[in-house]
Amino acid sequence: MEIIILPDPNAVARTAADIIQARLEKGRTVLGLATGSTPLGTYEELIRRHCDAGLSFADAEAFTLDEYLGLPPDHPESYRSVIRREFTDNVDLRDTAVHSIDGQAKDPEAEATRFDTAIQAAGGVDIQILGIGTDGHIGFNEPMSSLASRTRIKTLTKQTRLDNARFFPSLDDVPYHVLTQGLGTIREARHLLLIGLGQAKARAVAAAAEGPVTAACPASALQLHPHATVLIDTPAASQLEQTDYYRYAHANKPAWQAY
Ligand SMILES: N[C@@H]1[C@@H](O)[C@H](O)[C@@H](COP(=O)(O)O)O[C@@H]1O
Repeated sequence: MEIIILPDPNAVARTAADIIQARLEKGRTVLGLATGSTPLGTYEELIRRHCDAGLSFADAEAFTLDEYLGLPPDHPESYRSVIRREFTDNVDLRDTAVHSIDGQAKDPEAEATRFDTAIQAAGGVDIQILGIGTDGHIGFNEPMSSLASRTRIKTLTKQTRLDNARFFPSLDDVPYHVLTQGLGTIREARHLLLIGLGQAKARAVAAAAEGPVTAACPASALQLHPHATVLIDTPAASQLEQTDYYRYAHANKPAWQAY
C-alpha cells in the first residue's frame, strides 16, 4: 500500500487525476467509479482536462460501486443519476459504457450477480476509485462485511444513514438497504485508489492503513491488495503513526516508478 499525504484536497484531486489520466493514455480502460463528496474534486479535474486538454474517455468503460435499493434509476440521488450528473455526462464517455446497478430490479440478488458478471465480462476494473466512510466502509460494505463478499444486498448502519442524510430531504428518505460491490469484487480491480479527505476520515484512514486486517474496518481489505494507493490530505492523515515514513518514501520515490 502506498500512502501519499498531500497538503490539500486540490493536490489530492490533481494526483488522482494524474493516475487516472496515465491509465487512460495506455488505451482501453475500465474505471470503477465511487460516489460521495470525496471524489468530486477528482471528477472536476478530469472534466477540466477533458474540456481544456482533450483528455478522452472514448475508449473507457465504467462501473459504479453501489446503489440504493428501491430508488428509481432517475431519482436525483440514485448513484446511477449522481455519477452521470457529476462526472460521466461531462466527458466523452458513452452512456452505454457507464454500468450501474438497478436499485429497482425485481430480483435484487439476480441483479447483483448480473453486475459481477458484467464486470468480469468487461475484463475487470483497471482502476477502482474509492472513498471511505467514517466507519471504514468502502462502497456500502459496512463493518463486518466479509472480506470475500460479492455484490449483494446490505443494510446501512445508523451512522451511514445519518452521514448520507445531507443528500436527501430528511433522514426518513434515506433508504435502509443498498446493493454494493462486495469486498471480494472490489479487490479484483487491478489498482485500488482510495481517497480520504478531512479530519472526519482520520480515524477510519488510520484503521484501514495501520490497523489489523479485519471485517470491522472494511477498508483494511486494501492491505491484502498488491496495488493500492491511498491519497489523503493532511487532516485525514492526522491519526496515522507512520507519517514520517510515508512522506519520506514519497519524496524519494524513484522517477521510473509509476503510481
Ligand atoms: N457509498 C458511498 C461510499 O462509496 C463513499 O465512499 C462514502 C463516503 O462519502 P463521502 O465521500 O461523501 O464522505 O459514502 C457512501 O456511503
